[in-house]
Amino acid sequence: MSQNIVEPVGDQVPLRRALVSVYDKTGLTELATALHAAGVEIVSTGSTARTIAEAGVPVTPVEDVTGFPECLDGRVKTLHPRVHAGVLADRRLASHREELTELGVAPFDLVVVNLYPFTQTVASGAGVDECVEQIDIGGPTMVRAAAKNHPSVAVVVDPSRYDDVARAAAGGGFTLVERRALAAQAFRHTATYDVAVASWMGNVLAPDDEVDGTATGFPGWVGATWDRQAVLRYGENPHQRAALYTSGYGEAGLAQAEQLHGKAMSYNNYVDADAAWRAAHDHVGPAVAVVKHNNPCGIGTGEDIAEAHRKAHACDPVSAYGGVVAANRPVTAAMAEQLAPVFTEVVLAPDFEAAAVEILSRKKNVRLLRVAGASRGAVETRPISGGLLMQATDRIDAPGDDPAAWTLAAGPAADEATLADLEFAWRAVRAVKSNAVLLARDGASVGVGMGQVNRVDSCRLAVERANTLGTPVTSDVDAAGGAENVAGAAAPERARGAVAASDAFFPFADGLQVLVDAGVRAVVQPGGSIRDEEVVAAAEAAGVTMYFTGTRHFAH
Ligand SMILES: NC(=O)c1ncn([C@@H]2O[C@H](COP(=O)(O)O)[C@@H](O)[C@H]2O)c1NC=O
Repeated sequence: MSQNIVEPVGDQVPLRRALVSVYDKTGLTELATALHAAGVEIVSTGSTARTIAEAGVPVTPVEDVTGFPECLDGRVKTLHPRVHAGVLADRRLASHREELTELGVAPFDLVVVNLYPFTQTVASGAGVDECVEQIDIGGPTMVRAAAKNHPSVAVVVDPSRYDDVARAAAGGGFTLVERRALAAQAFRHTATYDVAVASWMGNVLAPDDEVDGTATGFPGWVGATWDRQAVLRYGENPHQRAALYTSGYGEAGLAQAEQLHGKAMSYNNYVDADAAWRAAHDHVGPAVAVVKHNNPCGIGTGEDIAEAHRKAHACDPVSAYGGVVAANRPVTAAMAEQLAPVFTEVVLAPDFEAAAVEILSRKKNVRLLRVAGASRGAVETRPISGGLLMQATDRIDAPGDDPAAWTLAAGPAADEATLADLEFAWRAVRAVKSNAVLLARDGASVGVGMGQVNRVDSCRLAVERANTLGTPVTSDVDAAGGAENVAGAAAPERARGAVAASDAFFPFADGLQVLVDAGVRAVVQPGGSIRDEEVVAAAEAAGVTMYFTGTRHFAH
């Protein structure tokens, strides 16, 4: 820009003329009344003008400005140079001011617009034509024009800002700083709107996910917008800054949790809480998962949530110290009594009995979260250097997740109770970072071998932890001053007689042999190794039952 621009910072632009065009009429009459009282002339479209007039406030129909009727069922109302010259003239420039005078166009100081409800129309299941009709054209055009021209114009897209408008109208106008903030908000608004339209077009109207003639479910373009919910104290480590964002789409989940008690959530709290939440919801009946460092140190199911917690905690009370505990049922007073003595970072559940909140709140730091939903969306993403990986969300609903579809590969068929334990182990092992091996009995994990770079080490770890870590659930770990105080106490040989699940096939018989030697009596695994025969032979030789699921649940 070559011409001289005088832009005093903090400069207010008095509000003399406003362009108001809103689909959502919330607060409109109050706004119009306040603008009129402050001496602001109001120009308005169709039903916005009618609403204002019905409230007894003077309003100029936009047709009187354009000299052109609204037409094509409202597709053209404000798309006119007499409107847009008035919005876009940079009044810091003498040339623009002179041009407006020559053209006989009066400038606007304020633009108040909200857009057709495109997203809501799509969500209502409306047909294509109705959705297309709800793509606002004139609104975003005004919003973008006014936002671009924020040195001269204030733009408001959210009825919650009308009180600010009323104050500004009566007080000499918005400052430059305020107009900049309003402009940023306005561009966010239209960007979010356009992402919704573009996503719908690419997914529904003109799907472009085909590769070599096959629909992939992955459109050629993916857009997302995120709103900051909270700035966190720090990230995974204290030298990393961190924040929580939400998208506004999809069902509410952990990110929208209601915190009932305790310190602010940290980055690692969120990571572990998310893992625990998913693990607890992989089971149909009452279930509890205790998570540390993104891995379960115990998962338990039971007749009620207190029993599920008791069993989850008993798997590895040492590691449960400082853990995150997720329950897939409301936390009862009984569960709270058990949990209260254990130093716990976060407890999350669909709800809490009032007595449970009272009991757990005696510790001032423990975070209690009421979480509304457990839906995870259709895809999972992971950033990599220079890009983003996207995959269909792993769910525990594949054909191979149903024991009725399993193949008996070795040993005698499992009785009902053993099969139930195998199903529990299979559902639980997918919460464990790969290579994952999980030992279980009576609907609870008793030994978890997580995150090893070969499967035989995961088997060794699962067995070793099963045979060394079990202690009574009511140990007052917190009061005892730390995990070390209970390590090694009362260690039953829990691998003997347990069942095992492996998240992926055994590439060799060695891992299975570790389990067999420890007394594991039944195993479930995907199968599919080129050495399945060797693995099956080892199970047969030991009289160990082995099922193949045909489905794998890696979690890297
Ligand atoms: N086409 C246009 O010129 C146009 N100008 C404004 N609108 C929208 O019309 C709505 C307001 O219309 P009404 O005042 O008739 O209720 C607003 O949501 C505004 O974004 C338009 N409609 C859609 O594109």
